[in-house]
Amino acid sequence: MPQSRMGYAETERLSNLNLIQTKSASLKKLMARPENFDELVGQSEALANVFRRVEQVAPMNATVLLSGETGTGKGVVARAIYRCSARKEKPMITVNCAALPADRIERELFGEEKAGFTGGNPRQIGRFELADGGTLFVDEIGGLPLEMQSKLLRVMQEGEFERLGSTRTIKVDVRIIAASNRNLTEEIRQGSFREDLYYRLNVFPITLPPLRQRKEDIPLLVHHFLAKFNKKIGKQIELVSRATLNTLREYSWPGNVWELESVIERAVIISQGKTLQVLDRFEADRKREEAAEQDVKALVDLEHDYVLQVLQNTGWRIEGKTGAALILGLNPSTLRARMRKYGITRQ
Ligand SMILES: Nc1ncnc2c1ncn2[C@@H]1O[C@H](COP(=O)(O)OP(=O)(O)OP(=O)(O)O)[C@@H](O)[C@H]1O
Repeated sequence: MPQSRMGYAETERLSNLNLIQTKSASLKKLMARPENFDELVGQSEALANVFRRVEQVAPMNATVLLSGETGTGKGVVARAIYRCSARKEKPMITVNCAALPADRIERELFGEEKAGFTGGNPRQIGRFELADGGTLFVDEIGGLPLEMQSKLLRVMQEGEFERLGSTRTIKVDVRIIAASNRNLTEEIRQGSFREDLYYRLNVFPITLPPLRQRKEDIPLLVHHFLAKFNKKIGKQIELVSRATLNTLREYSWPGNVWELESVIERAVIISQGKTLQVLDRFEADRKREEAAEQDVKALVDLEHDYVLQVLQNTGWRIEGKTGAALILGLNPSTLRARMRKYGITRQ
């Protein structure tokens, strides 16, 4: 049996005991994986695919494009790729394009030389030079201004650039790992991302699945963060009730692993004794989500009733000037589709 399947069965068995023993040796064994993947916790098939992709590409010098919603682990995967690569003895330098103001990005990436500068250091070394021989992790690449995109494309194609304020060409050998939580193809359509750069970056894409699509990873992640925050905060919480686990599984985690991590951190802070207590704010978020689902349901019911009423008022006429479609502001074909969706048939 593959290890990932074995892992899932074991976690289920443990959770069936109602309480997860967070110090359980078997759980610890389940979390064992190649040393370089230490930071990446999970046993779902979706994550196993990510591990496979990482193992395939890491030893190559190929550019990697990581995509996925915020908090899905793009930074963690970038580090795993770096640690499994032939460049692991050289530095991995990170630049977050969304965190830097547009006018500073160029200086940060390519460095600067100030002509005639007298005080202080006239030269700033950019991150491309710092990463020479190693790896540059370009996070939130969608935030890179268009003119910087052209400059990045040139370094990727020719391995050269000039520092700001200088005409001297500098050659570098840098492996690029880029990440984006924006849909870059949509950005291309809107004219804010260069198509040629996208194709250069998209040599080996890896997509990180959102947590709501791999809820089977939640128990292991809870265990992982519990251990982390027990150590950090100096607590000894060892048990997670099945009810708490179910609560955590039911939520949709829009902030993905980031959000789970901070929920567990807050829970560790407030919990007394040995059992983890999930806190009020998380409950509030979850209840808001449930309420929103109910609102959507209520809206659907309202629309059903309204469509039915208009159809009855128009004597079930759909098309034409006195037809229901015109009154409802819909195309007749859309109205027919809605009727099918709501199961409305002529009475
Ligand atoms: N599979 C995982 N196992 C353990 N921890 C994880 C995993 N995925 C993410 N994390 C943790 O969740 C947090 C968010 O991860 P990370 O910063 O890599 O996400 P991201 O996709 O780069 O987010 P953003 O797009 O917001 O930068 C980090 O603290 C990271 O350690």
